[in-house]
Amino acid sequence: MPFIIAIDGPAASGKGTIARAIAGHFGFHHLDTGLLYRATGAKGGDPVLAARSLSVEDLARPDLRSAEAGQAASRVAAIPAVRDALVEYQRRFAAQEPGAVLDGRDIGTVICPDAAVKLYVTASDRARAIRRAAELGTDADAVLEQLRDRDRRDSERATAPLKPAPDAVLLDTTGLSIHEAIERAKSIVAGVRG
Ligand SMILES: Nc1ncnc2c1ncn2[C@@H]1O[C@H](COP(=O)(O)OP(=O)(O)OP(=O)(O)O)[C@@H](O)[C@H]1O
Ligand SMILES: Nc1ccn([C@@H]2O[C@H](COP(=O)(O)O)[C@@H](O)[C@H]2O)c(=O)n1
Repeated sequence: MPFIIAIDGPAASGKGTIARAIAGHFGFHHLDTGLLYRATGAKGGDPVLAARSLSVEDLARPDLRSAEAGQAASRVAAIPAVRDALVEYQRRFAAQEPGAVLDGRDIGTVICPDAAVKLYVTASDRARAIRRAAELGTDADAVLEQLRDRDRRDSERATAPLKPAPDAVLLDTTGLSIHEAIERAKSIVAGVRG
């Protein structure tokens, strides 16, 4: 049976960084599920048709990490039929041996509710804005508003809102370096996997 690790949390909390490192350390597959929503939003046209017809090229677009792509992603992510169109792909990905790490917003609550380990990664709004601004080469105050706007939309939508699964372990990375955050996550996983 594959060992599934679900990592959820708000934008720029560090979940993708942790997910990649954990997957590399344990030899698991990794899926950044946010990319599916970013590619759907960026594709344009009918978002449901876009989600149903995502291609490898759509997922490799160079503009998917932009702030605009993040905002567009969170708008299409609120449409239930878009989410439905992406469920099967994510579950099939998670079923790969020897295991998989998926990061997103609803992995522990909807996509993989039986995951062996669930992490909910957070950080203060300001810490997240500073990190994302450094990544994009922009101003932290402008990024802060965008992050809050996106988190609000993600948390308040009716379908699969951003929230910790009841059995998720909370990991606040505010005062942690990348290395420290990864080490904490590794030790949580190792505590379950042995
Ligand atoms: N503990 C940390 N300390 C400082 N910087 C960090 C930390 N964790 C991650 N970062 C940096 O913050 C930025 C956001 O991290 P990451 O992409 O992992 O977040 P995310 O939660 O996956 O974001 P998103 O949901 O928007 O994809 C990256 O530039 C990353 O290198
Ligand atoms: N499981 C998920 C993953 C992402 N989303 C939506 O996509 C937006 C972009 O995600 P990033 O992780 O790349 O920042 C995000 O704001 C969500 O609206 C989702 O709904 N479910």
